[in-house]
Amino acid sequence: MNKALRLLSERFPDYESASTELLRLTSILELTKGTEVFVSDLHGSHETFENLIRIGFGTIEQIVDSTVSVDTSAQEKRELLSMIYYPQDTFELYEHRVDRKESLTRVVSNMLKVMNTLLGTYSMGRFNEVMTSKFDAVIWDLVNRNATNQGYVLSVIDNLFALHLENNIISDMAILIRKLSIQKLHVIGDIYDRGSGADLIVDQLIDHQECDVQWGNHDVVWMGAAYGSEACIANVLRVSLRYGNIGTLIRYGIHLIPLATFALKYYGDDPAIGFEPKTDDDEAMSDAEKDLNKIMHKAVAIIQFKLEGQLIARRPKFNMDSRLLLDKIDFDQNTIKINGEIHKLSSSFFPTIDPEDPYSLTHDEDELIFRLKKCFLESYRLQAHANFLFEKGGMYKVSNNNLFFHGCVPVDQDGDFIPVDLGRGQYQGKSLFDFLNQTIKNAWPIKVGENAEYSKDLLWYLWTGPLSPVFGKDKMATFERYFTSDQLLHTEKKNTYFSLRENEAFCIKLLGEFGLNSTDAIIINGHIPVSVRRGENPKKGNGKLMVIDGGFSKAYQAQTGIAGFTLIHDAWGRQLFTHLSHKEEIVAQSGYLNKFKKEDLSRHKKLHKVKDCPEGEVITERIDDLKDLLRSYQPASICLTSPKVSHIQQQVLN
Ligand SMILES: O=P(O)(O)OC[C@H]1O[C@](O)(COP(=O)(O)O)[C@@H](O)[C@@H]1O
Ligand SMILES: [Mn+2]
Repeated sequence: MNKALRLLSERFPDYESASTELLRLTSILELTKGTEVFVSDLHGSHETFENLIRIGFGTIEQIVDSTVSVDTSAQEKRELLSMIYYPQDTFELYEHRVDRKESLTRVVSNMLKVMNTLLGTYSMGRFNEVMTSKFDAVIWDLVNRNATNQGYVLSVIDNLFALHLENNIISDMAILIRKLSIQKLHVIGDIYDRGSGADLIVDQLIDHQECDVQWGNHDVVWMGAAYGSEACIANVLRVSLRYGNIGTLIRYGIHLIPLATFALKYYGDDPAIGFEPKTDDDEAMSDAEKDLNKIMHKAVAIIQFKLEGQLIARRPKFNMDSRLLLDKIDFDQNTIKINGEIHKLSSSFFPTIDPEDPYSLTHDEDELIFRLKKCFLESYRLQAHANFLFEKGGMYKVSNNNLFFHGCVPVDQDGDFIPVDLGRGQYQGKSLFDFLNQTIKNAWPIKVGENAEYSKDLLWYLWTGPLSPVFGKDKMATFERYFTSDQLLHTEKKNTYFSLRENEAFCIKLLGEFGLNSTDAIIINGHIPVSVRRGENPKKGNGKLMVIDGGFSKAYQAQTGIAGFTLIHDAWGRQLFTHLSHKEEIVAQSGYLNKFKKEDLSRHKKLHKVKDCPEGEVITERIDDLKDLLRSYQPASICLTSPKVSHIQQQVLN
């Protein structure tokens, strides 16, 4: 018995357990391919996200269309969709109808049909994981008997009405349909920052039965903060204050009074021009609150530049000396020298910077950051969310011929992979992703020692380093944007990857690097908003690469002109959904309104089963291994079985 087989035999030590597993896997191959949903750049827009989860990212409408009978009117279909998406709001539509009972019975019956269609993509084991209602047994019974025994189903529904449980069961069925509609949810980074509800989104992701997150730069910086990186902590505080959004910090229990007290003490008289919160809701803060927000924002920005300076000095291999700017300030002239040129600074008020030692924290700054760090490390909720991101997250993933990662693969002008040495060996292309992935994942749960310190700094590098695949720009011009007015200094130059990906041959080369050679394979990225308004296309490299950052973040919707993209990969192929609206427009008095556009990216001639997909190939390999194992068990079991059974065994094993 070879090593692989021996390992398998530890999990399946006898003929019975191995053959049960073989049967389970064989039946999965016959299932319809489940729906995979790809989203990116959610940026704290939890209301938009909640809405998209409720509408199954647009897929539930498709299933309803293909499932309910042709004589269902458009109005009835809209009401059914409303009921699945927002049952509590939709019950009101039925409250005073004379035919309430008949209408709701039809709703239940249609929901059962929808569930039945969705079940075609689930094994029993997976289906059980999704079920969480106290009505599970009733729902399961109804789904199974709906096609064959209508009399039975109607009598159960009748009883539910008699017990006044119809609304409860409908809501639970709606939840189940919503869950079943998205078999795998892939988030391609940037859950955090800009909007105020990132933590609420993570709650939803944790709740989903199969969700993975490919880290974005705005996620790694929060992971770094949760890990206790002071530079990351300063960054997440600064960005939260920049957007006047402290909801996530508050729900994480990050205590901001020490920062407010510090800011009042040192910056109380500073107009802090340039530190106004970028909020789209003028009512959200009073003028006094905005003033306080401004000085807290500036105070933490200065602390950030100091901590980053210290980090850059202790990690020479990060090669970021060009970001050391505080020591280039002439405090007498109020200027800064960048790339040999002198620029005027917009503020001359730096009460905590010692010109002789600009990167050292003052005693009060040191104490402040110590207290803040304690909050980040002791926040149970933040740590639980970080745990999810470290465990379910990664630098990239391959699933059914989709290769997805947030930003870029760093390349030079010719499209060759740049060798990157961050102090732990040189890596490029896929090996760079694997190195980063392993180093970050191995660091969790929080450890002490040099490896942990390195990982902490690496998380910060990933947020802002020029060769970070999740950032991919030559610099983050934060200091320049706050303190200088020269637009040229504000420019962040993107890695060549972002222009080369327009080229099909380049995309094919990348896919090959990650082991994807099928003509069906594509890359999916987020990170750079696609401005549909300006005529930009999310499709790059002749369809070999899709960029799905469409502006879930309200802050970016004016730029993109839409409310986000989702890419759906189901049994029929891939589709791009362009979302145009939010909840208010969806639940109107008349029920559901269609507010997204769909575009086929690829369409199979026939419905794909699991066995037709790459995931099926993996399962088939596992089945072959199990067959080998069963052969090794066979002699003992044959003498225990009748000739008839061993004949069946022989068929399965062939
Ligand atoms: O104006 P803001 O929101 O501070 O964001 C600007 C910063 O965000 C970044 O664009 C990074 O965020 P994204 O990953 O969302 O692009 C930086 O390159 C830039 O300095
Ligand atoms: Mn990003």
